[in-house]
Order: sequence, then structure tokens, then C-alpha cells
Amino acid sequence: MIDIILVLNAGSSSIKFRVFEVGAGMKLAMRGQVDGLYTKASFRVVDPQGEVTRTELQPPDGGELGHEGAIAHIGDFLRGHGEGYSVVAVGHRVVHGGQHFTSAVLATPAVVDELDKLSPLAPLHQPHNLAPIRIIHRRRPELPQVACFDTAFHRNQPEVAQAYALPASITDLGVRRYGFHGLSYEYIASVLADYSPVAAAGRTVVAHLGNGASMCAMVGGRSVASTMGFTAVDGLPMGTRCGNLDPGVILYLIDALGMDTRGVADLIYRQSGLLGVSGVSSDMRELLHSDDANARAAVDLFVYRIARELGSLVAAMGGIDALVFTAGIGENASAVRKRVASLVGWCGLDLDDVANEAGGPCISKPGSRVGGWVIPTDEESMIARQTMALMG
Ligand SMILES: Nc1ncnc2c1ncn2[C@@H]1O[C@H](COP(=O)(O)OP(=O)(O)O)[C@@H](O)[C@H]1O
Ligand SMILES: CC(=O)OP(=O)(O)O
Ligand SMILES: [Mg+2]
Repeated sequence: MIDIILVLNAGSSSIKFRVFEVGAGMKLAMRGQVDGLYTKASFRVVDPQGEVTRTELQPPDGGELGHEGAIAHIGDFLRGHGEGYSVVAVGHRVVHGGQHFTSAVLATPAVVDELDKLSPLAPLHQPHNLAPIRIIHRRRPELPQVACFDTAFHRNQPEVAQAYALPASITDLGVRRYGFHGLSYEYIASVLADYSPVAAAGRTVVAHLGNGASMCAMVGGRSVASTMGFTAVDGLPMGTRCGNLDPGVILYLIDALGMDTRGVADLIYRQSGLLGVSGVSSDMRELLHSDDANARAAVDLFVYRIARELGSLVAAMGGIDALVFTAGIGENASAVRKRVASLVGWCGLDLDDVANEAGGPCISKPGSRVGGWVIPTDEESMIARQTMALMG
């Protein structure tokens, strides 16, 4: 039997998994993902022979597969392909660690109950991060499971970067900016020097543009500011999330339109962002291929807001040496990168169009004052590393 660590990463539109062989180093044995959970679901797996299998997973009723359907599919797949493997630990991405979880922890049932209290702060993620932990607890109570947090990387930001201008009595309850996508940012920080020693040592903005999207300002590889706040609905517009919103809008929705909290939550988490503005799709691929005017407006707003937030993060760092694009959109959508670069040229980024079309990794011209990069993120490797470190 080969000892393996299983890694699960439930995002808002995808669930990714990896199987790592433990032993001399961490050998990747298998990886796969279900994506398009709420659009067009498909399963993709790369097996030990390096073969790629792709299956459409649309339910027969034409509805959405959702997280539960995806987890069931991955569970069935792993049971069917796991002979010869002995799972020794499972590492999970858990989006919200709140005030008290500042690094990876053993996810005991008591810890999971504690983390579940944060579910209202990350409704698109936390319940789906915790459900598989509980299922595995029931089946294999002795199996160590590790929770790795999206918030942990940001917890050492300067106090001013974490604070809201609220009374101390509220701040003390933990109402502060947490920032998310920390596993992605920590991974990028860990490989940045391989691409650019200047970016690794200097002032770098990393734009994690996926179905969830945020940006992080890093100085010397440490997070100093991020666009997401108390929850992952803040900052940039996303697939279905609105991003920054005047809190007065929420009061208006409740007082003038008579919406309740459930309706408001549904609006800001599930009906807004690219989907809400376009009325077409939450999926950037579809929007880029559409000639619908509203689809164009959604992409325009996405790009504009990235540029605005970049200005804010550059101010937080007092300058910028490099801009890194990552995640589904950041890694794949050269058109989005080009449009962002054209809006932020003022900061000294001179885009190399040919390199950008080719996907990088370096996408800035040789003489550019600010380096431009495309670096594939790898949250699952980060989860595996943190799980191994905790397991000793
Ligand atoms: N080739 C591509 N061109 C444009 N957008 C892409 C491409 N591939 C993936 N995307 C977009 O990436 C997003 C999903 O990003 P991903 O990081 O996988 O999501 P999640 O946040 O669920 O982890 C979707 O909006 C998808 O349309
Ligand atoms: C925190 C977050 O938004 O994650 P994802 O991009 O995976 O939805
Ligand atoms: Mg993601």
C-alpha cells in the first residue's frame, strides 16, 4: 500500500482534488477537478499515466450540479480508483478562519463546529469546505484531517490594513478585514523568486482572478493589504458577487424595497457581479465570446474595478515593482490582462502583447519599469505542504 495525502479545495464554482504520495518528497499521483458547478459542469482528471479524462456532468434535468453533486462524483471516482492507496491524512481548504485560526489546524469535530459558526460569513464556501470533513469524520474518525485557511496569510497585515472605522466594541468582536485567497497568495509568494527576484523582494500586486476574485499587495512576499474584507463578497466584482458596495445600498434594499437578509444575501452573493451585470453568465469565457452589450458592460466593469483597486494597493505600498495575474481568468484570459494593463500603464507597466497572448510567464517588455507576470496558482500544493507540516 502507498501512503497518500488527499487534498480537497472547494471553491465557489469548482472543487479541485489532489492525491500526493507521501514518502521521499510529495509526489503528485493524481489530480482532478469538477468545475462549472453552477453553470456547465465538467469533470477533468489527470491520472498517474498523465492521461486526461474529461466528462460532462450536466444533470439530466438540465439543472445545476452544485457542490454536493460534485463531492459525490469525486468520492465515487476516488473509491473506484483508490486501490493500492492508503489515505493517511486529508488536507482541506477552509475559506474562513476568523479571529482565532491563524494557521492550519487539526480539524477535530469540535474545531469544525467552531468553524461552522463562520459559515454566515462565507456562505458560498464554508459549508462546502466543512461538509466533506464531517463526512470523512463519520466514515474514518481516526483519520487526521487538516484545515488550511484562506485568511491565515493576511493576519499579519498592519493593523490599519485590517481595521474598519467602527467603534472598538464592534471591532473587538472580530469585525475586521480578513482577506481571502491566502493559500493562493502564499503559493505565489513561495515561487515568486523563481520568476523574478525583484518581484519577490519588492512591492508586488497579485491579482487572483477566478470565479472569486481579489487582489493582494505584498511587500517582500508578505501580505500588507487585500481587496477582500470581513467576507469574500468585498472588493472586486466576481462571477456572482458584487464586490465593494456602499453599505447604504444594503439599508436601502431593506428599508425601501422591503428585502430581508436572506434576499439581500442572495442578491449580493449569487445574483450580482458578472452574472448580474451581464444577465448572460458568470463565466468569463462566455462573456468574452458574447457580442451582447450587457456582457461587454460586465467585462468593462470588471476590468475598470481591477484598475481602481490596483491604484489603492499601490498607494498602500508606496509604489509597485510587479503585477502578477493568476487563477482561472488571470491565467487564461489574455484579453482581460491586456485591458487591465492598458488602464494601469500610468504605474509603469509596459505590456508585451505577444508575450501576453502566449500566456507569459513574463508579459512585460524588457524595459518596463514594472514587471508583468502570469503565474499559475496552486492552492492544492499549499494545502498539502501545510498538512504535511502539521502532521510532522
Ligand atoms: N480560457 C479562459 N478564458 C477566460 N476565462 C477563463 C478561461 N478558463 C477559465 N476561465 C474563467 O475562470 C473562472 C474560474 O476560475 P477558477 O479560479 O477556476 O474558479 P474558482 O474561483 O471556482 O476556483 C471562470 O470565470 C472561467 O470562465
Ligand atoms: C474566497 C473565494 O472567493 O474563493 P473562490 O475564488 O475559490 O470562490
Ligand atoms: Mg478558487
